[in-house]
Amino acid sequence: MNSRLRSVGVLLAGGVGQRVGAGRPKQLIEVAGRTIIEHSLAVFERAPEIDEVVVLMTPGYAGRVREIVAAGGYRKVSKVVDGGATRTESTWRALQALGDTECNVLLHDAVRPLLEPRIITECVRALETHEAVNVAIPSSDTIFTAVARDDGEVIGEVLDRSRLRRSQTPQCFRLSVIRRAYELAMADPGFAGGTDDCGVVLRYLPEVPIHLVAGSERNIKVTHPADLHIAELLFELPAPVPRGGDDALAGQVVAVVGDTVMGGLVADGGATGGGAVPAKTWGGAVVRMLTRADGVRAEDYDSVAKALGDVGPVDHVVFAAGRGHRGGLASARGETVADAVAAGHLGALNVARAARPHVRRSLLFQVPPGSGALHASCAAAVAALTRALALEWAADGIRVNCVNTGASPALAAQTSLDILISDLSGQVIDVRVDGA
Ligand SMILES: Nc1ccn([C@@H]2O[C@H](COP(=O)(O)OP(=O)(O)OP(=O)(O)O)[C@@H](O)[C@H]2O)c(=O)n1
Ligand SMILES: C[C@](O)(CO)[C@H](O)COP(=O)(O)O
Repeated sequence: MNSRLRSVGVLLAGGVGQRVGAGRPKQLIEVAGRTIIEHSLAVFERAPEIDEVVVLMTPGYAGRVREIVAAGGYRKVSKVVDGGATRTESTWRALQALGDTECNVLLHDAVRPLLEPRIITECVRALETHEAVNVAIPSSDTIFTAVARDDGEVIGEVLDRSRLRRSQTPQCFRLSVIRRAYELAMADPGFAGGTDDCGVVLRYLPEVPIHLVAGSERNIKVTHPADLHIAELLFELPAPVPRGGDDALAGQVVAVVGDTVMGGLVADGGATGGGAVPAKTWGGAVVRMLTRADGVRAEDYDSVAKALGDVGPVDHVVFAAGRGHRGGLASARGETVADAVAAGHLGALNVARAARPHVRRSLLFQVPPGSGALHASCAAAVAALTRALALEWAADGIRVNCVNTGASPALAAQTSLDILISDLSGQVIDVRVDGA
C-alpha cells in the first residue's frame, strides 16, 4: 500500500457539551491555560505525520475557532466547517469537505485534549498496512450487561474482560473506506447513527478489519463536569519521555546557564573552561557553559543577555543556575531566602527573557534537589513559569520544559537530554530514577 499518502487530522468539535452544561461548547472551556480545542489543535499541529487539519465546529462558533487558529499560528488548519446535529453528521460533513484525493483520515474527538503524539505516530504507521485503525485500552473494571426489571436493574451477563476494550480516538481510515461506509449508512433508512465511526465501518464494511493501536489512560474524553478537573490534573502529570540515544543532539548547540546542576556532567564531557566544548554526554551537541566563573549570574539579567548574545543562535538553552535549599523557612536567614528567590525564580525569568531572541528549539529549566517550603515555593514558581511560557512560545515552535533533578548529575543529564530531543512542551518532569 502507498505509505506516502497525506494524513488529515479531523477535529470533531461540533457538539454543544450538554453533559458538562457550561452554557457554551465544552471544547471552548479553558483547561491548563488554554481552551480544550486548542490543546487538541496543538497536538495535531506538532505531529510530523499530519499534513492538514480540518475542524468541524458547533454552528455559530466557527469564528471563535478561526481566532484561536490565527492567534496560535496553527498553519496546518485548512478548513473550519460547521458540524452537524450529531457526531455522525459531523463526520459525514467532514468527509464531504475532504475532496476526492485518497488520503489517511484521523477522526479525533476535539474534547480529548491529552492525546499523546505517540498515538498519532502509531496510527499513521498502522495505516500503511491497514485501511482502518482504532485506538483502544483494556478495561480495568468488570463489565456486565444490565437487565431491566419492575423493581430496578439486575445483572444479566458478566462479560469476559480479557476480550473487552474501551474505544478512544483518533479513529483512522483510508478516506475511500470511511466514505464508502458512510455512503452506505446514509443510504440505509435503518441507520440511526451511532456513537463512533468504527461502528459504521464494522456494520457496513464488515470485510474491512479494524486494526487496534494501544491508547492511553491519559487520553480521556471530557464528558462530565468532573472531567474538567481530571484533565487539569492530568496536564500536570509528566508525559512519558522517550529515551534519547548517545548522538541525539549531534549537530546542535546547547547553551547552559549556570553549573549548579550540570557542572559535573560537562566536566565528564571534557570541558575546558567556558568555550565551546564537545560534550559526549550531551548527545554529541556542542555545549556552551555560561557560568558564574565567567561573570554570568542568572539573577543579573544584563550578564545573561550579553553572554547569550555573544553565543548567538542556539538550539536549546538550559537553565542550570538554581540553588537547592533545605530546611525550614522560619529559621532561614534573610540572605538565604533572597538567594533562593534570586538564583531560582528570578534567574529562571531572566534566562527565559534573555534566551528568547536566540533559542530555536527549546528551553529547559533544571530545578536542583532541595526540600522545605523555601525550595518548594521556588520550584513551584519555575513549574508555573514552564507551563505558561510553553503556551506563549508554542506558536513559534519553541518548547519549554522543566526537570526536577535528583542527586545524580548523570541521571539529570540523561533525563534532560531525553526532554531536549522529545516533542514535549509545558511538562514538569522528575528525573528518571531507574536510569532506563
Ligand atoms: N454534533 C456533534 C456532536 C459531537 N461532536 C463531537 O464529538 C466529540 C465527542 O462527543 P461528546 O463528548 O458527546 O460531545 P458533545 O456532543 O458536545 O457532548 P454532549 O453529548 O454532552 O452534548 C466531541 O468532540 C464533540 O464536539 C461533533 O463533532 N458533532
Ligand atoms: C468516539 C468515542 O469517543 C469513542 O469512545 C465515543 O463513542 C464518543 O461518544 P459520545 O457519546 O459522542 O461522547
